Amino acid sequence: MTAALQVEKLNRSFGALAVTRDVDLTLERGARHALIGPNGAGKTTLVNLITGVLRPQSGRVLLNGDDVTQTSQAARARRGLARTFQINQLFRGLTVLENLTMTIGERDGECNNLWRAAGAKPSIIEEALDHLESLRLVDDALRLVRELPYGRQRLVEIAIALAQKPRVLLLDEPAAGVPSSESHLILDVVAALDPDIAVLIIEHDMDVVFRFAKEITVLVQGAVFTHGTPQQIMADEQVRAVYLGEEGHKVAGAAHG
Ligand SMILES: Nc1ncnc2c1ncn2[C@@H]1O[C@H](COP(=O)(O)OP(=O)(O)OP(=O)(O)O)[C@@H](O)[C@H]1O
Repeated sequence: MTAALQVEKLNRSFGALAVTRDVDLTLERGARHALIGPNGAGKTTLVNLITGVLRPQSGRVLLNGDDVTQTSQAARARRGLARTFQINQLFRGLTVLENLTMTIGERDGECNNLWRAAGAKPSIIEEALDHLESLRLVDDALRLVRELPYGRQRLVEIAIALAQKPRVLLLDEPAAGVPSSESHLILDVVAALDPDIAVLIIEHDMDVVFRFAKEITVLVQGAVFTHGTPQQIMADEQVRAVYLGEEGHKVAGAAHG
């Protein structure tokens, strides 16, 4: 089976600092994969390399078997790659519905007059409402994004990513900054994502990771430290050491596996 996303021997440095080192990562269709690692391990850089924000010095990124390493972010989005960001990127002065109709219009190459929901085609508004309904956001459709509680803003972001009809979805700390009273909303949505979509989640909260992921890749100092099932990762003394900070510096420098 062709992988939904394949990362092969990816390398990226900033000056003398090697931030991504020979990283391999494969997401099959429907994968539930978590990327974890200490602060500064290179998780966001890896996501930026996958989405095309950054170019690697060497290595390849393949979407559904096609090499997209040299293509733009937009081209990768058209091939089914969507992401959410650590800090939300919504149009806060527009309504939730307008944010969605703009995304769908852009996806379908119908940007004219879709700036406001009022100018959107009925079919686009209908689809936008369907997405909002599936995330239980319909009641907020006509509210300005900036008026929503932060947790619901993060949900709108996920709705926008899903409106792109992705095959591969990258979730960069979807619950970061969300008060615990609201975080269950996000976790429920993440747990209920379409089983055909391959999902890579970057998350610091280990409860979320162990609840969601079927596979975990641990990144340390830019390199894959280990990879395995949640049970394997949980039982791995060296991973525990990295997280508990016990001799983490030694472990981080050691070759593993
Ligand atoms: N544009 C850049 N120029 C120089 N150094 C950078 C750049 N982007 C990231 N770095 C460095 O690369 C390393 C990895 O950063 P990155 O943000 O990818 O880590 P991370 O694992 O996502 O961290 P966190 O969990 O704190 O978000 C850090 O040392 C960071 O300072």
